Amino acid sequence: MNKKISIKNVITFYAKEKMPLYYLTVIFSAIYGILSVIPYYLIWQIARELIVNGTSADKNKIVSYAVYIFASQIIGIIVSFSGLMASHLLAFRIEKNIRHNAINHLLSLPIGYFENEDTGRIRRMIDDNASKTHTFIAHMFPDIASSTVIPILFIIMILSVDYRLGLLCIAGVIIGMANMFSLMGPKTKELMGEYMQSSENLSINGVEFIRGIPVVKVFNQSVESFQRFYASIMDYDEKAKFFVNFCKKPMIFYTLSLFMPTILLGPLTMILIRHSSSPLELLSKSILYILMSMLLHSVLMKLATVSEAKNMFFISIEKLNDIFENKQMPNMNIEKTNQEGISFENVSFTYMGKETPAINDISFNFKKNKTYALVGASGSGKSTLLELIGRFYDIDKGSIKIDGQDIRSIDEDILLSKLAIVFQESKLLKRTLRENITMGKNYSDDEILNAIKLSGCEDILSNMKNGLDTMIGEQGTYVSGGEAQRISIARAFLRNPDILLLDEATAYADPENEHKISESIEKLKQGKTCIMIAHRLNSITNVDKILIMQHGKLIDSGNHEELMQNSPYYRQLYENYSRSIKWRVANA
Ligand SMILES: Nc1ncnc2c1ncn2[C@@H]1O[C@H](COP(=O)(O)OP(=O)(O)OP(=O)(O)O)[C@@H](O)[C@H]1O
Repeated sequence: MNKKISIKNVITFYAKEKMPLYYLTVIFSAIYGILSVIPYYLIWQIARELIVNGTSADKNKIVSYAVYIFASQIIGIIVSFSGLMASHLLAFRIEKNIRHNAINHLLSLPIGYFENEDTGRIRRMIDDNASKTHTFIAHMFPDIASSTVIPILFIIMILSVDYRLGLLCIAGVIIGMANMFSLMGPKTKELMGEYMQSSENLSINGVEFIRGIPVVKVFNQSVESFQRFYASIMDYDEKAKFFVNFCKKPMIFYTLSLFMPTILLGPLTMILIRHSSSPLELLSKSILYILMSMLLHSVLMKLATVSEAKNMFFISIEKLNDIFENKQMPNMNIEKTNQEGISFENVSFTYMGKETPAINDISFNFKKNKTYALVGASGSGKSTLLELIGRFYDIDKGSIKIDGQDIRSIDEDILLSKLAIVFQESKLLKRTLRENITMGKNYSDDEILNAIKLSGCEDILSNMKNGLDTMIGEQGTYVSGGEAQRISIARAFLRNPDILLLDEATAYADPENEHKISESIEKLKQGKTCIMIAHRLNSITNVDKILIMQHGKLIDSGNHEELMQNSPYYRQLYENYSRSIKWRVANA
């Protein structure tokens, strides 16, 4: 949504098909506004009849006024209900579409976006702002129309009945409105934005703190030790106080100016009665003005609340717009070449906000159905290289091709179906074992059980109370890091892709799991192009080629024997690794 934010633009963007509900809400609310002024006029007419004519007052007239009052109230209730019904239907559709559009947009973003973003924050941002938008459209938006109509009618009425009493009431309105406008400026919006942000931070850091309570307890620390949470409490305290102080004076003057006409109407009537030719008529008018100024007071108070809610609504929409500003990666039309395997041609990539490239001018051809190992110090770019093959990020220079086709010209679903990635930390969903293996795709039980067998997950399955349909993470169904990795290997067996990307596949595994993982990976690799990151150098001595990375560059490649002979860096790495193994065995 790149147009200026207004209620109408928001509705056009999120629920264009429900635009008639927007107009219905405005019409019903405006009619309700008119209907809510009518009884005051009729009460004045009754009071006038009684005060001016005393005992000879026309009883029929009074009864018919009372009937009109009753009728206007009943119609008012029906109209108000209809307006609220329209606004609620509109609000529900907008809320649904906000969530729907946001999720669809998130799904179209590069995977790398989720590595750099706090997913809890994104979820909260969508949830909070969608429900704030709902609350505003459903409950506050109808009040805007009604509380705009009432002051207009009121001004017309007070100036036409008695301009002297009318001017006093208008003076109160003008002073009140001037104070309210001072609260509607950009400064208020800025402060409210800061206040809302600090409230959001407090909530996010609160969740983080609760998650970290075991650590806080184990180390016998206080809330203050959780610096971020503590800082966010203090920041919230400061922002809330500042915002309240900023609004304090205008709000006090606003409230006083609204009460002022009601208080001063009595004395002014007394003064005017002395010089009036029809004092009883003036007295009845004074009653009308007292009633009207009380009504206006509540309407203007509502308008102040609505304008604050409108500011919050605009801030919520701006925050939602931030999500939509993250661009999906374009699909390019790049011609295919006659190449096989995965080829890197002068590939460079720098993470956003970083100065040094994570991948620096790498050219290499990973041949089809061969196994490669990436070796290098921490931070040398191994994981990034794997992620670039899955197009988690778009490269800055060069090209990456799979079987001659640039990955930027391959549809995302097709690209991901060619790959299986086993991450360092294999994340499982709080779903059944079956869903964690199939990941929403349709496979028969036989196919799933075969994948479980090939990945050595039979023991995991046999420990599950409800077999494949056991919920992971519930009722004591705990899955260890190594088991989670084995389940993610079962996923890979089931999908049987052409390319296997393994990132530290055994990093979290105990010796038993490690053995099982190594065995199943050996099977899984067959007939696939496999690129793996391994710190355990003894497990890669038989791979087809080892690539040595340093500071994002590919500095050497060859098989184990070649590198032992020709690469002092690799020889050193290998010797250090062998020594560390011996040291570990000796100390075991
Ligand atoms: N999401 C990210 N945002 C910004 N910089 C990143 C991100 N991921 C990695 N980097 C940086 O890119 C460089 C390469 O990191 P990468 O994780 O690819 O190295 P690695 O060789 O896989 O390291 P390790 O063996 O520790 O996993 C490092 O300087 C790292 O700080």
